[in-house]
Amino acid sequence: MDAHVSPSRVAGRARAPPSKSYTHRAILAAGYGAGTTVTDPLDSADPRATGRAVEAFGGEVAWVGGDDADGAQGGASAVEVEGFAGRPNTPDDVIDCANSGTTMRLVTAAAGLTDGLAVLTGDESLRSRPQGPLLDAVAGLGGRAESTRRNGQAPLVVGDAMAGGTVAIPGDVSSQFVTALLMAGAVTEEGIEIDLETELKSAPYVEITREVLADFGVDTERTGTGFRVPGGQTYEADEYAVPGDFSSMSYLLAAGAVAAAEGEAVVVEGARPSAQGDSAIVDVLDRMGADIDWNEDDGEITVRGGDLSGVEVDVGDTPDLLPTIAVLGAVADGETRIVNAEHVRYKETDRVASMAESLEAMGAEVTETQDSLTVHGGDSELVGATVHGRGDHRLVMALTVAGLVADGETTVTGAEHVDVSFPGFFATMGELGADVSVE
Ligand SMILES: O=C(O)C1=C[C@@H](OP(=O)(O)O)[C@@H](O)[C@H](O)C1
Ligand SMILES: C=C(OP(=O)(O)O)C(=O)O
Repeated sequence: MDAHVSPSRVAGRARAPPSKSYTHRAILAAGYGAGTTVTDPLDSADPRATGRAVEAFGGEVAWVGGDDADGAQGGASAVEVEGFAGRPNTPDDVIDCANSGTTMRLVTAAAGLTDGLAVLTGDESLRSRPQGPLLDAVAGLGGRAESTRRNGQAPLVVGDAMAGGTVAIPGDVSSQFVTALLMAGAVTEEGIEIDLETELKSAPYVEITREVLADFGVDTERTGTGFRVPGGQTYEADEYAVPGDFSSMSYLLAAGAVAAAEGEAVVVEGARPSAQGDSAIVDVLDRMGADIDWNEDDGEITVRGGDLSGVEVDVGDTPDLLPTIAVLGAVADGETRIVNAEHVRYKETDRVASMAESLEAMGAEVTETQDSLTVHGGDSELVGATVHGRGDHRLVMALTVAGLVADGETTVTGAEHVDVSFPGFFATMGELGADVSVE
């Protein structure tokens, strides 16, 4: 499916979808527990994959309410989870994590608790992402964890009831390894202590985990060298409400900053403060010179256009913002340097290289190093082109925003992949006035 975007102006109110990160954690935490209703979940492909994994471990997961009362994907207003109460069963079948790195990492550690063995796989993108340090950790904690191809990538075979203990892992590949071990560690006998061998990237995501676990009554601690979770704990919450997703909001806010109609604004609702590092998009836009205001009490962010100028942004904590910031940099005057970005290469695609290639195709000048992307904005207008979404939801959404201000039509391929994190993205953009059609 392609998205065709023509130059257009946007204005009006929009609500960002619920947080993908919180939804994954809430569904799995509910699975580790006995029973929880997760309200206002993100009903999209990735959290659905986590829900299927909870079922594979013996839980029951029902997506209810919303437009599809029959439970089909899209628009559920709650997920009712009956958990496996701290003891995941050995699955009857392979667990397909689809395109979701969060699912694969969090489920790998859960699978490490089963008495038998679980087999985890995913789509081609997911089967190319790094899992090695987490496999080593599960094995070091007394479980069995192997890559079938012995290349540190899925398919994975994991199980043999890990007992817990102390483990050292690198922090600069994926914070999801830490999240996975904290969530599983709470129900091990011994608990798990994680010593980070290298600096932790994407650190706010571990704080999201700790916040969700605390809401389920599970204690975690920071230590001098990492994190610790005591064993023998019980997950418990009757109800859990998911907040709005700041990574998804970033596209709506960027659209407002580059293409708000004269004298009008884009107002994004559902923006209550939480542990999400990606709320840094508000500060980035402010530093670039956008007219932006966040009313934290009302959970509303208002953005009007402005003359944007290039800034330096460290995405060590906020990898998912890179595509959005790269597009903003292509529109801004001067240089936008996105630094500390090596881990952004380990996502659904190598997003540093993919964004460099796509923005170049649209006429921008970019310079790439292993851990940075510099966009030399301003000198030339963006021009419409056919750019490839590469099966990556964030590329599709960021490039659609670029298309709003490019000269001529922009075609973004693979538009259907927005279903991973923001199924209503194109409808929302259309409601804001974007001239975009999907076919
Ligand atoms: O734990 C999470 O919910 C996530 C952590 C981040 O990944 P890494 O920790 O692999 O950087 C982020 O990029 C991903 O979209 C979601
Ligand atoms: C990288 C992402 O997610 P995951 O790691 O869960 O695939 C993302 O949503 O940008």
